Amino acid sequence: MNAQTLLPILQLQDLSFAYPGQPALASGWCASVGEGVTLLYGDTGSGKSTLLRVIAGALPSASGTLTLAGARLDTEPEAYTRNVFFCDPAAGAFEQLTARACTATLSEGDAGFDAALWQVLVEGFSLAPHIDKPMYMLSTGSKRKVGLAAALASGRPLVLLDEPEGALDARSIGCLWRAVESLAGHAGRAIVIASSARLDHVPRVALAGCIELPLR
Ligand SMILES: Nc1ncnc2c1ncn2[C@@H]1O[C@H](COP(=O)(O)OP(=O)(O)OP(=O)(O)O)[C@@H](O)[C@H]1O
Repeated sequence: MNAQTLLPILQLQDLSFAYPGQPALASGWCASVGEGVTLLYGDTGSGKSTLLRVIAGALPSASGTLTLAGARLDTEPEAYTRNVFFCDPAAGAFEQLTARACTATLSEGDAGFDAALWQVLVEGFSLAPHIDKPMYMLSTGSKRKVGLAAALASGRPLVLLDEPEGALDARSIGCLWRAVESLAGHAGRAIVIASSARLDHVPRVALAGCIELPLR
C-alpha cells in the first residue's frame, strides 16, 4: 500500500479478493486515492484489471469496505457505482449499439458528463466517421477509443482506465494524455490508471500517487 493522498475520493479498508482456488490478489489491504492521477502499477498478471473491477464494484465476492465520494459499496451500491466510470467496450457488451448510443448508455445518470469535451475527444481520436456505426463494425482500437472518450468526458468522481494506450495510434495517444493532463487538476475528481509501464514517458501527467502490485 503506497497510495498517496490529497483529498481522499476513494477509501479501501481491509480489502481482500481471491479467484476461487487461487492465491489472494489482495488481503486486508487499505489505501486512499485522492484527487488527480493515481497509477496502479504492476507486471502482466499481477492483478491490475481485477483490482479495477473490484473497485468498480463489479466483483462482489471481494470483502472489505469501499467508500467512494461518501458512498459505501456494501450499504449504498447504487450511489457508489454512480460515482465510478469503468467500462471495457471491447469486451462485447455493446456490440448492437452504435458508438453514440453506447456513449449515451455509459453516461446515463452522469449529470456532469461534458458533451463538449466528448466532441473534442471524438475528433481527437478520429472517431467521427464511426460514431453512428454499430460497435460490432468497429476495430478493437476504435472500440477502446469510444470507451476512453466516454471515460474522459465523464463527470463521475472516479474514472478507472485500464492500459489506456492499448491499441491506440500515436495521434490518439497524444489526445489521451492531453485530456488526462487537463482533468488531473479538477477538484473532486480522481483518475486511476492501471499500467504495466510507469508512465515515465508521459512527462506532462504528474502523478498524485502510485499503488504498486503485488500489494504489500
Ligand atoms: N475471471 C478470472 N477467473 C480466474 N482467474 C482470473 C480471472 N481473471 C484473471 N484471473 C487471474 O488473476 C490474475 C490477475 O489477472 P489480471 O487480469 O487482473 O492481471 P493484470 O495485471 O491486469 O494483467 P494484464 O497486465 O495482463 O492485463 C492472473 O493470474 C489471471 O490469470
